[in-house]
Amino acid sequence: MPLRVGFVGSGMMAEALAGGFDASGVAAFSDMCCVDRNQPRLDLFASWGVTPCATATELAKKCDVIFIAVKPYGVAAVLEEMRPALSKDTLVVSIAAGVTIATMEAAAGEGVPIIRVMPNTPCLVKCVAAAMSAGRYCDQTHADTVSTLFDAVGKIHQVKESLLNAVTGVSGSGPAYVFQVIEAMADGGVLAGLPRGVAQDLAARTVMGAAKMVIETGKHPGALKDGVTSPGGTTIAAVAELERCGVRSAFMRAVKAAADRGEELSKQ
Ligand SMILES: NC(=O)C1=CN([C@@H]2O[C@H](COP(=O)(O)OP(=O)(O)OC[C@H]3O[C@@H](n4cnc5c(N)ncnc54)[C@H](O)[C@@H]3O)[C@@H](O)[C@H]2O)C=CC1
Ligand SMILES: O=C(O)[C@@H]1CCC=N1
Repeated sequence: MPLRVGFVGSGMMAEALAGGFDASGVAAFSDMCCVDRNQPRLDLFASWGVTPCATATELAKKCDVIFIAVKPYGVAAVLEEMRPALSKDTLVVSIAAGVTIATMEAAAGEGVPIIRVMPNTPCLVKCVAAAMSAGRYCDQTHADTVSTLFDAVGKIHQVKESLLNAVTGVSGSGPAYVFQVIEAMADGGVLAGLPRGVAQDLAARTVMGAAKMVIETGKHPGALKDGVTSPGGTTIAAVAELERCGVRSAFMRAVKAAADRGEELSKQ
């Protein structure tokens, strides 16, 4: 029996999840349902073969796993609306930044298994970096279901719920920082005379290749950096400039700012 996956909220992150799951074969568009307030989003999902539902309650009745993919401030209201259709047999997976499992369990009702996941948009290209934490009504089967979905499109870590805002700071929001880096490196290439398309492709492939080296060699990023840095060469000239601009401090502060914002959302 194929896994029936539903999306309440069919925005950017739901698109990345649905697209990645279908491309990996772990769940097919034809076994997915979606709900959204915005008709063009439903039309887009329907064009891939995802079944649109009129209400979240209707979707809950049709699906084994229900992703809550609305903005954080809308999560509790959606769960309250769906409450009559939720039970111990409906696995709810929230991807909302900051919204605690306790808040969601209170809205969904007693006994409803809820898992909080922080994914990221590279799920679309089967390269997700995610983390999860399970609620009190979950058993190993629920955790395994979510792990199976996400490990098919990248990697999911299990963490304490209190660490999920830190995860948001590193990987949930992280693609935006890296897109900025790629854009800036491409701009630098254009400044040095390269055509835009060549500069952008080189920058993006450099980020991808460096990331693969960290993951596949298991070496410390500092050691890999040393391997590029010839004495008196070009790289150390660039690295010294990045240090002068405080690049490492800027990234650490950026990650902490996103994590702090997640904490603020948890208190709202
Ligand atoms: N965009 C990202 O990179 C990531 C987003 N998230 C989380 O995913 C969630 C969704 O974010 P995005 O996809 O970026 O937002 P989005 O704005 O693209 O999508 C949200 C969708 O929900 C719909 N919606 C709002 N209220 C609704 C309701 N009551 N019933 C049905 N549909 C409703 C909206 O029309 C919209 O299409 C957020 O909670 C965010 O924290 C988590 C990780 C990464
Ligand atoms: O910006 C946000 O709030 C969401 C959560 C992580 C990525 N995007």
